[in-house]
Amino acid sequence: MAEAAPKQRSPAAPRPVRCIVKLGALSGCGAAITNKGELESIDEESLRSACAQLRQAMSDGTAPEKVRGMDWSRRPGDPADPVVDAEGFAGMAGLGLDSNFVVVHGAGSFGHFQASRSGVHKGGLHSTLVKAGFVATRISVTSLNQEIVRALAREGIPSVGMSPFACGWSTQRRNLASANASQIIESLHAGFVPVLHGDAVLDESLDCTILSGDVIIRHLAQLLTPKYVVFLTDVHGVYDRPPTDPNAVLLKEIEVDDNGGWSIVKPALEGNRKGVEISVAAHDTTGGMETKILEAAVIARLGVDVYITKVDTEHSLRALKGDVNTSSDDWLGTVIRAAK
Ligand SMILES: Nc1ncnc2c1ncn2[C@@H]1O[C@H](COP(=O)(O)OP(=O)(O)OP(=O)(O)O)[C@@H](O)[C@H]1O
Ligand SMILES: C=C(C)CCOP(=O)(O)O
Repeated sequence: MAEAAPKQRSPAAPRPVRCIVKLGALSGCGAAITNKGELESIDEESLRSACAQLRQAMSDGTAPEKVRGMDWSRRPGDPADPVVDAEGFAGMAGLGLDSNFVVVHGAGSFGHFQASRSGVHKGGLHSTLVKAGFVATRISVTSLNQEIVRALAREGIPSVGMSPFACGWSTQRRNLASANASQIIESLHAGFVPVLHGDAVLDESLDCTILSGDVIIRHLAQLLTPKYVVFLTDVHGVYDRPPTDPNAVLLKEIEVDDNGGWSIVKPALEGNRKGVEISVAAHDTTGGMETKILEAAVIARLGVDVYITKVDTEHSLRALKGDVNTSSDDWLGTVIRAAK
């Protein structure tokens, strides 16, 4: 059945969004922003590096070298009040950042555990377990959202957290049914970087479900038509089979045709190796890499190039800058684009 178009009440975007980026949250090998297998554990170094790269990608060449942090709250255990560089900010003509980016993050070791243990993704709010799981999932993902907003703010990026559930987003049989983006667009217009996340939401048929960050990215791409979309994750891109297999081959370029069919352009694979085999972790409530590829294909059909690569590498910095050339071999990642 065709997906019903989400109801909109969205003003026109003021200027083109440069990039929508997904900060993949799950790390199997210490390279995404949360640690796999360790409940609610952030990989601080990867998160810091991802935020520093975002700042570099946004810099318009006039940004001061000294980063002026915007996280002025006190953390438990901090000995002193935070430093508020009020004079420094007052003396700046602007932030020196082309901050027309939207950041979306997944749940990683936050949220998926609570959702899968209680079955929030399958719906049924009459069950007290599902109701409790909905609450627990939202506590978990919104706390990760706050940590990511703070990490971006520490890099001087004017980030503001936005939760799909709190913005009234809902689904119909897991497809987006209502997704008003006016607050996101107005925030961009005001010079903020909206930071959204995969969330537990109400569903018109199932009562509730889990909305993946990958689906949010697709919806925002349809609405805002950014110059490019970047998915940062814990592997170098899409492989022809799960990357845990030592024979897995990185697919560097995938083309999507007008009917949504896709073909592997680079590398040229032999006869029976033309598909993609995907594994999804047992606790993953949103379909993992499979969902990412399906949503990326929809985005590519809009004429928007999609880059999937590993967080905290030289390749992620190039992707965030939109500086990817598939004809050179020194970029490691997958480009998904519309067939010419
Ligand atoms: N064929 C494949 N190619 C690439 N990755 C694959 C493949 N099959 C399975 N995977 C797994 O998919 C995972 C990445 O997808 P996933 O959706 O979990 O990432 P994420 O967006 O970083 O996480 P999250 O959605 O929690 O934020 C990798 O850890 C990888 O092992
Ligand atoms: C609340 C949850 C589990 C959000 C899931 O979002 P994703 O990790 O982007 O698929």
